[in-house]
Amino acid sequence: SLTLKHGAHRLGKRTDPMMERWRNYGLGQFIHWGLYAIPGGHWNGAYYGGAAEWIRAWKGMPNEQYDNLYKEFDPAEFDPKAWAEQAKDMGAKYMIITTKHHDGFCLWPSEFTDYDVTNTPYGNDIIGPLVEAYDAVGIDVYLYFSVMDWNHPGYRSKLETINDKEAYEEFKEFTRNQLLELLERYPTTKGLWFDGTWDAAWKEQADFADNLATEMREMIPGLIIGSRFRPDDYGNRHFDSNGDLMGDYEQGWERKLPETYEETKGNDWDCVMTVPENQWGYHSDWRGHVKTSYELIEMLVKSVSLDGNFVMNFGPNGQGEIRQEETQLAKEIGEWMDKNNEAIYGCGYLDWEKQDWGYYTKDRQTGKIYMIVFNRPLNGALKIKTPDKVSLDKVYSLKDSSQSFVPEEIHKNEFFIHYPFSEHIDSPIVIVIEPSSN
Ligand SMILES: C#C[C@@H]1N[C@@H](C)[C@@H](O)[C@H]1O
Repeated sequence: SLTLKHGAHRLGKRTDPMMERWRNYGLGQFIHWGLYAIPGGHWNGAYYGGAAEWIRAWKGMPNEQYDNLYKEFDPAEFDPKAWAEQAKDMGAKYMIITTKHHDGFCLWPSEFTDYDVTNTPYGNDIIGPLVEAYDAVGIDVYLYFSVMDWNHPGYRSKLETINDKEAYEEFKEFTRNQLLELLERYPTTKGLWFDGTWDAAWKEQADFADNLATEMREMIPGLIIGSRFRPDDYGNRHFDSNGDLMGDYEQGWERKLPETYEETKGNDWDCVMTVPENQWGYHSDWRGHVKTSYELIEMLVKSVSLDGNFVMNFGPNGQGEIRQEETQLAKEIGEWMDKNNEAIYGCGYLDWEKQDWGYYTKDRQTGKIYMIVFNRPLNGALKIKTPDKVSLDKVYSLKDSSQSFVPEEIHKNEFFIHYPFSEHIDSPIVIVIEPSSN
């Protein structure tokens, strides 16, 4: 393997308490909020179908008009406590908030730029009240930060001239200053979710990024940083040039999920997911398929079954309101989580053969196994294949532990659970297995 100065600094999973806590979250909430919520995918009467938070980049959207939107930012309905309550009721254990997206607008009062909330009609810090409100309900806060910054004069996508290099040095210092400022201002933050690190210029900054990561980890011991921050000596991100994960968990699953445990390479990972096909920031006119709570619950369960966390995105509007569709989804997901979160929190991958009816999760502490059933077989027989010498001692319904099942052994290590499905079941059911190895 290659000798790397700035490759992975640790092989395998982090085993400290902060990372254990992260690993056991199961469900998170992403919040994309910023100036892009004001146009909400439209400009001068024109509809823009691309991602709403990228509207500044779309053809026909004059940059200087976008860059003046800060003069209109005055979210009268912003209510961080209400957001936190809603997330709590949904069952989210952590929240990731966009402190600064690619447009460079800062939702906190930054000492290092005027392009921030203090210079808007609203005038106040957004991040601080959110951190406080979410901490108060016991939801951990993580800070999204885009390295790519379309507003900063020193930003470059690639370094070609001496001028580029000089300007980019200023940009690097600005980036470091802002990151240290965020950790200074919000010391209860548990980690950073980096984005906008794909440009060639940044891929040349292995040494700078490595040192900055070290500095941030010294500021907040146990800080959790994903794989999307650092490039290695050869400009590779997520996995270094030896194929080893850089950072504390893999951030490659954006709007997609792994199919198998092998695809996760045994790493920690998160899946961040939009409700429409591809809208993170607020778009007033969602078109195409909008995911149902059933679909989102299945993605959550699939993520946990493969040792990942599932982070559902919310895009509040320009007034600071959570839109009705997201409120309804949060309610429906919360109703399922209220009854079934035992199969999610603190659970992860079980190495039993996957079956068509759905997913297994396993509680990392108790060893209890959960069958989360999405596809009921017409004959009501749920197949289970166990490893050798594992028996199914106790099998019962999570919603009513007095409803127990006697597995029918159909082959060695192969069983049927005959479930009395009735026609009215419309949400995933959970069966608990307390195995014993004999
Ligand atoms: C592309 C891209 C960005 N990465 C997602 C997490 C959103 O922030 C989107 O704008």
